[in-house]
Amino acid sequence: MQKMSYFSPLLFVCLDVCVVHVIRLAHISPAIVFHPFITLWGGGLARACLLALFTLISPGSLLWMRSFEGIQSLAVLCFHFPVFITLIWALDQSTLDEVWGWHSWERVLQGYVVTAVAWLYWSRYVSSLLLSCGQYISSLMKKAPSEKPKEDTCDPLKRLMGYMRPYLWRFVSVLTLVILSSLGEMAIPKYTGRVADWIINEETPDAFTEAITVMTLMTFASAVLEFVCDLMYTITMSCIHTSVQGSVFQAVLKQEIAFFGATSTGELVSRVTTDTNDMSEALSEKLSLVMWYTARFAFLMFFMVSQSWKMSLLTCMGLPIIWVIPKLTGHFHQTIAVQVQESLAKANQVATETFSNMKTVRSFANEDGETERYRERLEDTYSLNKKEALAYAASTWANSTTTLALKVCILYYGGTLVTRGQVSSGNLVSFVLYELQFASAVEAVMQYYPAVRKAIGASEKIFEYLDRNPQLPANGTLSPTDLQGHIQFKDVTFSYPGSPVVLKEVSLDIKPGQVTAIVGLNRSGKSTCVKLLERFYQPQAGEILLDGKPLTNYKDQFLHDKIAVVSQDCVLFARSVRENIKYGCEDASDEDMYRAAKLASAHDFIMELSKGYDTDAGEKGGQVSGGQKQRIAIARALIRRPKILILDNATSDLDTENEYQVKQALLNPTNNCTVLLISNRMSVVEKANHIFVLDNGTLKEEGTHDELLRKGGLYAELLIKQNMGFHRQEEVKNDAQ
Ligand SMILES: Nc1ncnc2c1ncn2[C@@H]1O[C@H](COP(=O)(O)OP(=O)(O)OP(=O)(O)O)[C@@H](O)[C@H]1O
Repeated sequence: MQKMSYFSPLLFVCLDVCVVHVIRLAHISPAIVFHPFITLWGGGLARACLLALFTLISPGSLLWMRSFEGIQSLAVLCFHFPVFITLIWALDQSTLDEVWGWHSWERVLQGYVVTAVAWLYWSRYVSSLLLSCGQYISSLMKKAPSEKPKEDTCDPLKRLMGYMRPYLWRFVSVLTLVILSSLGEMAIPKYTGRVADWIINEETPDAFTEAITVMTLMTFASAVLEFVCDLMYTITMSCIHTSVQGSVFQAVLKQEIAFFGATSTGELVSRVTTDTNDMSEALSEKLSLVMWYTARFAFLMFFMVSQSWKMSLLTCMGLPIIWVIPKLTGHFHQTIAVQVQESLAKANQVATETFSNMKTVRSFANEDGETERYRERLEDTYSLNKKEALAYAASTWANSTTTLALKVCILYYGGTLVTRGQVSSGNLVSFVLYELQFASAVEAVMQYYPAVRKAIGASEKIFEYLDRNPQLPANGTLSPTDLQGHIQFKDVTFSYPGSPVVLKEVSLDIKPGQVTAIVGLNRSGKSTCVKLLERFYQPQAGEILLDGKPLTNYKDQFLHDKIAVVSQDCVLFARSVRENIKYGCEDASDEDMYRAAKLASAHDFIMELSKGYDTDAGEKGGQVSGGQKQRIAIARALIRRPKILILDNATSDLDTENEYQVKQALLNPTNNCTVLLISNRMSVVEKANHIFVLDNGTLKEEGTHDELLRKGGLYAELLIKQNMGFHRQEEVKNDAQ
């Protein structure tokens, strides 16, 4: 089978020659008289079908021939003559020679050359232009029904277009302006040709004036249109950028808490800012250049063909050749440049090693030896430098020579056509001017188009977040007005993603309107209970009930309104104290704010700040002390009049006086609020109505302070340890005094 594949291209060519010969016989046969265009197109179609059939069913045909590129090349081979002849017919040129000669031996050979040149184009530009659609179609063709659908490569493009849709009319206007402005740019070559004709033929002076006037007006109009177009495009793209960036930010905020644990803040910020910026910059700049140069390319092509299709063909056939040669020499130059870098790095290594071990070098008196080693390395670099210089000169020379050679060929061929009277001198001048722009337009499109594709590809990363479904339970429906605040943990087992079990079948009954404390050694799982109550995570087993109903049945917003959590590592935003206290509760009145601040023992110190409640809390609350930050955070929790208040080590930064005041206010039974205290400080929890003691994720004991002390278990142990620690600290203090 493998061997067969080597013969397959040969068989393909043989079959093609036979098919073309049969078409030729049919064409010249007096028995079958068709219109030449029917033979042209019908023959092309029959040729394409037979060759495609052979390629697809022949077991030994090469993989490339069956690929999208292979099918494209086959289409070029079979249809370039019908398209080309129809085009020159549409341009009112004589088609007699072509219509009757396209199936001759020379033309068939020429067809293969054109296909090879076209393939060079495909592989550099057009294939990447159609890649998205091509891959989509070929994936559809290849895909077995049971296969998992592959990721749609057109998807980011479609998504981007979704964002562009609201600005559709602006894009239509931009495209129209691009087309009109590019058309205006064609004036200079066209009318320069006219002027040349006028000079040679010495026509009426009016023709000269007319040519100059039209050229000036069109060029000016083109410049104005370009200005308007650039302005409109850039503004539209920045609107789209803002909209995409806003959506990505919103999508990220909707993710579950575990997602933020698994993704670094740097990565998130980079997606929201850098990636979207890069994408929109590339799309604003590069896409606009691609549009401009594509429009120029199309007009230049049209005008070149209308001046002389033969010279246009020569240009198109020459361009890939002038790209391939500098690419090859450039590749050689690059390879040597890398070798030079490596050799320099080796020389540097010798220098670094010597300088950093100078004492050893000196003690062995090996300065000359090291100098010799360094020189040897530099010698290597020098000989590579010579090669690099040669490669660079060869690459530059090849570049300019091939470009020059193409121009000379065009001029020579154009001159021949002028002497034969097939092209006027003015047309030749125009053509040469068009050709100058054409090569750079094609080069620019090829250069910028991959950057646009890359930007579209990069947008996939951004859309990844937009498409990500947060791993959250569906939002519940309950939002009762008479919430009691009775919390029950029933055999709750939980582990963080990818971590060992943190809570093992924990059952807690937190009575409404009471103060309950959870204590335990560090890392025993206390804060995890709070995170589960906040629905940041879901337990793997067991359930959490609120007033007898599963926590998941409650509305998200309702829960976050009714359960307020103040933790030790509370964060203030770089906004005013007022905005921090009213955070998420912007409609609250100032009276509510003062009440909450007073309850949190924060009002007095806030009033003493330079601008009172309008003082900026600074980056992460950096303008206020740790204790003040905690009191503002407590006020922020109290402003929404929560039914359940959770203090997760929240008063640890307060001094004794403030802690006393805050506790008095928070633990006041008249608040009619369920209070859950998480703390390691026994002095804080001893007043609680009920205490749970956690040890390594399991509930060890529960009861009141006195009951637990009497029991003499872990709680009593913790209390003794803490008291001993306290006394030791006192002793150390006394000794120091
Ligand atoms: N986001 C997380 N991802 C993975 N593991 C975590 C996460 N948060 C906490 N843990 C782990 O869960 C265990 C219990 O932590 P938790 O914070 O609930 O204990 P704690 O009793 O509140 O401790 P402390 O008193 O020190 O705050 C610890 O081993 C901790 O490392």
